[in-house]
Amino acid sequence: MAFPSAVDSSQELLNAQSHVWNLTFSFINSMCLKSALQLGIPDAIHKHNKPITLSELADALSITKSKSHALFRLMRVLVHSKIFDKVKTGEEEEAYALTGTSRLLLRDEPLSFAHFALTTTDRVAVDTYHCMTEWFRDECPTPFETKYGRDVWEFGADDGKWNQLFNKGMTRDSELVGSIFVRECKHVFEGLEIVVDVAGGSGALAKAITAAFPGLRCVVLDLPQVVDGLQGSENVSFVSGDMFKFVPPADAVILKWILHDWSDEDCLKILEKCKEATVGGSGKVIILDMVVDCEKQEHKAIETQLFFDMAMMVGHGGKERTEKEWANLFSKAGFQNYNITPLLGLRSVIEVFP
Ligand SMILES: C[S@@+](CC[C@H](N)C(=O)[O-])C[C@H]1O[C@@H](n2cnc3c(N)ncnc32)[C@H](O)[C@@H]1O
Ligand SMILES: O=c1cc(-c2ccc(O)cc2)oc2c(O)c(O)ccc12
Repeated sequence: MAFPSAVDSSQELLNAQSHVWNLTFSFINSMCLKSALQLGIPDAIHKHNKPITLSELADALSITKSKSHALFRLMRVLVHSKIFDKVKTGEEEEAYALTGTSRLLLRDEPLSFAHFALTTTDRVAVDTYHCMTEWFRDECPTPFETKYGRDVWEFGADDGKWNQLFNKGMTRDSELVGSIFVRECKHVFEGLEIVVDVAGGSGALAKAITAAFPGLRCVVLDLPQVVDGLQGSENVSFVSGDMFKFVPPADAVILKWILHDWSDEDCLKILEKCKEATVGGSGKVIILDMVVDCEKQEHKAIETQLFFDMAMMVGHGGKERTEKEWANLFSKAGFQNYNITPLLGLRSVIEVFP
C-alpha cells in the first residue's frame, strides 16, 4: 500500500495516526471531566480529608458495585489529564488526591469553577458544535440558531434549566474575577460614585465591587429572565432591560464578558449606548475580556484563546479580539483612548476613555 507522500516513514505515520486519534477523541477529556463533576468526585475526595482508595471512592459515590472497574478507568484518564493525583499510601495501596485543578472544581468553594465547566459541557451547548458544518452552508447567524432556531438569549428565556445553568456558571466566574479585580485594580474605581454593570447577570461582580468600595453604587442591567425577582441591597440595584435600547446613566459602565459575545456591528451599538449613559459621554467604559495575542503567548494559552473564539462563534456570533481589533472598535465608536491592564490569565481590564 502506498503511503501519502507527506508521510515517508513508519514512525511519521504512527505519529500522524496518534495525533489524529487524540484529536478525534479529545472530547473524551471533557466528557470525563463532566462525569467526574456530576458524580461529585472532587467533593468526595475533599470530604475524605486524605487520599482516597478506589473502593473508598466507589462507596462514597454510591455507584453500582459492578461498575467499580469503570471508575478505575475513568480515574486513570483524569489522573493522566492531571485533574487528580495518584499517590501511594502506607500499605502500598494507591489512592487519589486533589490537584490544584481539582481544588478549583469543588462545588461549594467560593471560587469554584465547577458550575462553569458544567455549563460549557452541557448538552445544550455541546450539541451546537455538531451543527458547525450545516451552519457553514446555511444562512443562520450562528450554529446555535442552526440547532435551536433562535439565539441563545431567546432560548434561555424559554428554557429555565439552561438559563439557570448558564447564569450560575457566569455568576461563579464573576465571583472569581470580581475578587481579583477589586484587589488588583483599585485605581479603576477612583472618583466613581455610580457604575452600571451592563448585562451584569445576577450581580456577582456588582456585589464584589460594592463590598470592596462601600461608597460606590452599582446598577445591574440584564434581561428579564436573569434579573426579575432578584433582591437588590443598599448599594446594588437591578434593572431589567435591553442594552441595545437603554443603559442607565452612570460615571462608568462595566462590560464583563459581553463584547466577545457580539459581532463588531453589535458591539458598536452597545458601545454607543454605553457612551450616552456615561454622564453625557464623559465617563469611561470598563471592559473585562480577552486580548488575543497569538505571537507572544505560549502554545497552551493560544489554544485556550482559539477555543474561546470558537465558542463565541458557535454560541453567539461573537469573537475574541486582538489589541488591534479592540483599538479599531473603540476608534469607530468615537472613543479617544484606552488602557489595558492584564488581570487574570488571559483576561484583561480595558478602560476606554471618550
Ligand atoms: C456571558 S453573560 C455575562 C454575564 C456577566 N457580565 C458575567 O460576566 O458574569 C452575558 C449576559 O448578557 C445578557 N444579555 C444578553 N443580551 C442582552 C441585552 N440585549 N440586554 C441586556 N443584557 C443582555 C445575558 O442575559 C447574560 O447575562
Ligand atoms: O464558555 C462559554 C461558552 C458559551 C457557549 C458556547 C456554546 C453555546 O452553544 C452556548 C454558549 O458561551 C460563553 C459566553 O457567553 C461567555 O461570555 C463566556 C464563556 C462562554
